[in-house]
Amino acid sequence: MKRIHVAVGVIVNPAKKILIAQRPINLHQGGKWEFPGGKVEANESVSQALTRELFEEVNLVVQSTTPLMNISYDYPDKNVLLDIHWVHNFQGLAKGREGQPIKWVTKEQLPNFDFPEANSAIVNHILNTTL
Ligand SMILES: Nc1nc2c([nH]c(=O)n2[C@H]2C[C@H](O)[C@@H](COP(=O)(O)OP(=O)(O)OP(=O)(O)O)O2)c(=O)[nH]1
Ligand SMILES: [Mg+2]
Repeated sequence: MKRIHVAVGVIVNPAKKILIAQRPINLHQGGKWEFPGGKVEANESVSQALTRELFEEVNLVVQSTTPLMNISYDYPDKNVLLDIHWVHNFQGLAKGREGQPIKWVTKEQLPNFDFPEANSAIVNHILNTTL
């Protein structure tokens, strides 16, 4: 199966809260919470994809990012490569531009949300990081 390359942002605000969004029910892994992001398109760098997706999905203008981790994960119906980056520097007010619910949560709250299986390693990494 083809592997989908996905740019993902763990967005941290000055209050050390992290932005999560709920995936629309009709999409792959629908209804689960996620870190905003989406597919890297042809002729686009990961950083360009991340900047584009975070504006399209949650209205934020990314100023800089740093790598967090990469996760290759095989779902029964889809293989993904998640290319995950910290986003501490951004402008704008977060809103779900595609009508999706969004929330700013503390890292300690993350385990209370239902994320896709591939996200366990990301959540563990965040829990072990001083924000
Ligand atoms: N954005 C995001 N995607 C994730 C996470 N965890 C995880 O397994 N995924 C998977 C779900 C999807 O199969 C894939 C992301 O693709 P997507 O459907 O959001 O892509 P996209 O935003 O470009 O959407 P579209 O153009 O297809 O509508 O990665 C996560 O934390 N954030
Ligand atoms: Mg997306």
